[in-house]
Parts: sequence; structure tokens; C-alpha cells
Amino acid sequence: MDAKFWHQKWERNEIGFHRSTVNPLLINHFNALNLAKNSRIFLPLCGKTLDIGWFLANNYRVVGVELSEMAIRQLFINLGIEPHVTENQGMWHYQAENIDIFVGNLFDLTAGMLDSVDAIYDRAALVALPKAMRTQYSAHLITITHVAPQLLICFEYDQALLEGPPFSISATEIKQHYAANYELQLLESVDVAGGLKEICPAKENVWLLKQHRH
Ligand SMILES: C[S@@+](CC[C@H](N)C(=O)[O-])C[C@H]1O[C@@H](n2cnc3c(N)ncnc32)[C@H](O)[C@@H]1O
Repeated sequence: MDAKFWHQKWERNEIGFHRSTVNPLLINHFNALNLAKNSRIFLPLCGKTLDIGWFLANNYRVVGVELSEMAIRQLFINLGIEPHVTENQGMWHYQAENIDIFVGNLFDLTAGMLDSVDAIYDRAALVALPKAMRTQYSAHLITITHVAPQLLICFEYDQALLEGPPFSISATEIKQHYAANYELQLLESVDVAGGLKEICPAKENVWLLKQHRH
């Protein structure tokens, strides 16, 4: 899944991952992070998700990163916000009140560019990446956010039945990526109605990742 793959998806409007409503799992479980209003939430691989509008409407600040500039233009149109666009270390930085979106590769985003975040919301980010990249992704996320707590939503299904993305992520794999830095709690596991891509029985798992107490 290189950059070209995702740019083509956006250009061809093959964006089955994009939900037409705010994710109910976000609404039901975001409180588990126990964050104060005005907290800054990082959405890696954010696309044009409506969840961003939900965060803003609920008085949180948002920072995202996304490869596709087409997606981010659509995001701001949908939000009805006119962004101020600048260049920052080779990435376009779309900015408005309470929102910063970097257009570029997550792996080029530094802790300095990201600035401080209070939590990570990973919906369809970890699952979007092939196995080798997921190890790199989780390590990079930990580094640039200084182990910010996470709400992580993952699919789990028989990978032999369907090619990713989205990929299946087992509890064992989540532990491999995150157990050294976080306490992991499975908040909910729900059946994907009608199956994943309408063919494959799958679960959608909601994980809470909190820093170990020292
Ligand atoms: C499966 S979609 C999920 C989008 C969004 N989180 C949502 O829930 O609708 C994955 C997104 O990640 C973007 N993407 C993939 N690899 C990326 C990378 N290395 N850096 C930044 N964005 C990336 C793709 O363009 C795509 O929009």
C-alpha cells in the first residue's frame, strides 16, 4: 500500500472506508479516555472523516495527517471552514481555529510539527497498513506523541477470506505493537453488520490504550 495506491483510491472515489455518519463507536467510547474539553486529538491517516466535525462540535481540538490533498480539500468544504494553507517541512499545513491537518506521509511527520497531543483516535489507520508497515507505524506513533493514550478501532476476521486493506488485527498483534508502552483494554467487540465488504464475517474491536502507571 504505497502512496500511489491511496491517491488512486481518492481519485477514483473508491473510498468504501469513508462513513456517511459519525462513528457510533467513537460516540459511545470516547469518554473512556477521560479527557478535558479543549484537549487536542490526533487522527493519523484521517481521510475526510466526519468524526473530525464531531470532535470540533464537542469542543475538542484536532490534528490530523493524510496523504491525499483531495481528501483534505473535501474535508474543509464539508466542515464549511476556510483553511489557511502554509508549507511546513515539505508538507502542506491546513490550519483553522482548533484544527491542523498535515498533507503528507505520516512517517515524515515529526514530534515538533505535530506539537503536543492529548490522545490519539485511530479509526481505519492501523488496519489500513500491511504488516511490516504496522510495526513501523505503531513505533512512530509512540515516538511523535510521547505515548499519548489511544482509542483504537480495529477489524478482526479470517485474513484467508479477504485481502486487506482493511487488514485483520488480532489481540496478539495489538499486544506486540503496544503492550510495552500501554495498558490495553478491550472496550467492545461488535459484529460488522452484513460482514466486511458484505462478504466476510468480522468483528470491530474497540481498544483503550493508556500509559502504564510508573
Ligand atoms: C482506510 S482510510 C481511513 C481514513 C479515515 N481514518 C476514516 O476513518 O475515514 C486510510 C487513509 O490513510 C491515508 N494514508 C495511507 N497511508 C498514509 C500515510 N503513510 N500517511 C498519511 N496518510 C496515509 C489514505 O490516503 C486514506 O485516506
